Amino acid sequence: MPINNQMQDSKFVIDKTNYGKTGVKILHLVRNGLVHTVKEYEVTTLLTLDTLKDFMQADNSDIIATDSQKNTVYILAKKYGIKSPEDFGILLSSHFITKYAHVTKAVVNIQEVMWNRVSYGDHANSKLHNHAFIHTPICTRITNVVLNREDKYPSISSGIKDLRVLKTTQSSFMNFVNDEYRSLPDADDRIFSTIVDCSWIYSPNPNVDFCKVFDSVKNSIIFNFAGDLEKGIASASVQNTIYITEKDVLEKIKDIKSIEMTLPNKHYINFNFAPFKSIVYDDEQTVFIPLDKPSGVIYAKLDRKISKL
Ligand SMILES: O=c1[nH]c(=O)c2[nH]c(=O)[nH]c2[nH]1
Repeated sequence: MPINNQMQDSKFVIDKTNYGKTGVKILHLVRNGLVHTVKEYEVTTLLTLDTLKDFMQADNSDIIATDSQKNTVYILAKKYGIKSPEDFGILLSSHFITKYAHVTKAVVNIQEVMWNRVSYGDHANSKLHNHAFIHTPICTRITNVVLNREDKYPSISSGIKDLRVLKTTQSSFMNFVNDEYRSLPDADDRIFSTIVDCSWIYSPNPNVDFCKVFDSVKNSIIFNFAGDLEKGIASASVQNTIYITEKDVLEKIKDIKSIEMTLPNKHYINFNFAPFKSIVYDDEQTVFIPLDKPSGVIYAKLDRKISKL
């Protein structure tokens, strides 16, 4: 809906506006005795105001400068600390709505820089470092918090991206359309590799443990891809793996109302040793060419059915 019609031009209509600061990088350190904890985020704040006088009449009197929005990120982190990207997004968006009566909408977008504690020793006996971290992220954590003035709760969506996985068996793709355009043979055992991009929308609930949900979704994605440590889990297609994963997440996590995933199918092509028969014996496929482009790309969004009762 266009905002504030009386101010609009007769020929054109401003449909939407927002403005803010992007790329606000912050590291927050908690010293709990000798054990330190860090949270590093890159934050974007975006505000929408109740008039268009800033855009249309060059009247800046209502503008909360993007520089002040940037300062707010640091000031609120200092005053209240940082628990999770979602909690910090809620804190910032409610601050903008409650402090400024003319802000109608506040959006906060956060991407986390994933620091892991340095550890020594083998897997079972590893010891965690008190204050040194290593940047070995397996994925990127993101969130988007939107608070409209008239809403009781913010709309929160969160996600995992850049989670790159590969398995060497327990993946097939068979019985697809067989016509004059097809050249791909049925594969009953292939390499499956993808870079998971997943996001989910929370049901309104002020008491969500966002870090627990994030870990749980991440584990579900990894388990439905990889399966049991020894036996694995069969994938009949990327499509089916997406559906099974999304269903598992909605079954396990009541606070999520819908989830979507985009999985590129990163192809690994068998190297053709046929021309080298005289020097290479190839009865088992062990050498592949990782294909950068093109890749398949498969998407599905799963919602809860709204009960009609
Ligand atoms: O899991 C798959 N789904 C497809 O739709 C598809 N298409 C293709 O060429 N390979 C695959 N694999």
